[in-house]
Amino acid sequence: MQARTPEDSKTTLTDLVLPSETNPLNNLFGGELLARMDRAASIAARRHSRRIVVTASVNHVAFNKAVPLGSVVTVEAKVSRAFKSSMEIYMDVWVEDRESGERSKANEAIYTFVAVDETGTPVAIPPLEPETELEKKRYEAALRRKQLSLVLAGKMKPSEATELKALFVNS
Ligand SMILES: CC(=O)SCCNC(=O)CCNC(=O)[C@H](O)C(C)(C)COP(=O)(O)OP(=O)(O)OC[C@H]1O[C@@H](n2cnc3c(N)ncnc32)[C@H](O)[C@@H]1OP(=O)(O)O
Repeated sequence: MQARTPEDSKTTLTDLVLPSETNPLNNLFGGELLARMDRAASIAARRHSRRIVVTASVNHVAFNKAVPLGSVVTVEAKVSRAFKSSMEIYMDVWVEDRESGERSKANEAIYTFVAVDETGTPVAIPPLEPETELEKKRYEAALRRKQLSLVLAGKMKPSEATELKALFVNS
């Protein structure tokens, strides 16, 4: 299968924060942002694999900065590493200042998607070739994050998580 780059899967979703999507402090409701990120990640995973994709895991999300009502929010998603049937999707979330138009980073998130056939069985996907320094850094760390996710899900024994162990032994 021919390799694809993170840029091939790049997906950008820009939308407003409406009153129905806010919490009592008039900031974007966390679940709404999770849903927007799930949609962006799902499109990125589909662009990479060109298959049906399902969310397997939300690996990391941190709400570092509140996003006020009326903000313009952009979610940028790219596949950061492809394994056999699973893909890590790395997302950067930006908020645009109304007056200056400048974008500031509000959040980062990492989701795992799996490509499946019509019966829901995992299928092989093309490899990923990172190009930029940031893409290479995210690619390198993705195996460690996959192992952590599998250990937390009870799908891998900690003793088999070689990359995770190396992190502690070598630091
Ligand atoms: C409640 C909701 O709304 S869920 C949201 C929508 N998502 C869904 O409906 C998905 C439901 N889940 C599923 O269909 C299945 O669990 C699947 C397809 C995700 C995985 O199926 P499994 O039978 O576990 O398949 P299998 O063990 O072969 O794993 C497939 C791949 O997923 C990876 N994987 C499975 N679980 C995880 C996890 N928690 N974290 C990271 N990777 C995972 C495996 O490592 C494997 O990767 P690889 O092929 O690249 O090496």
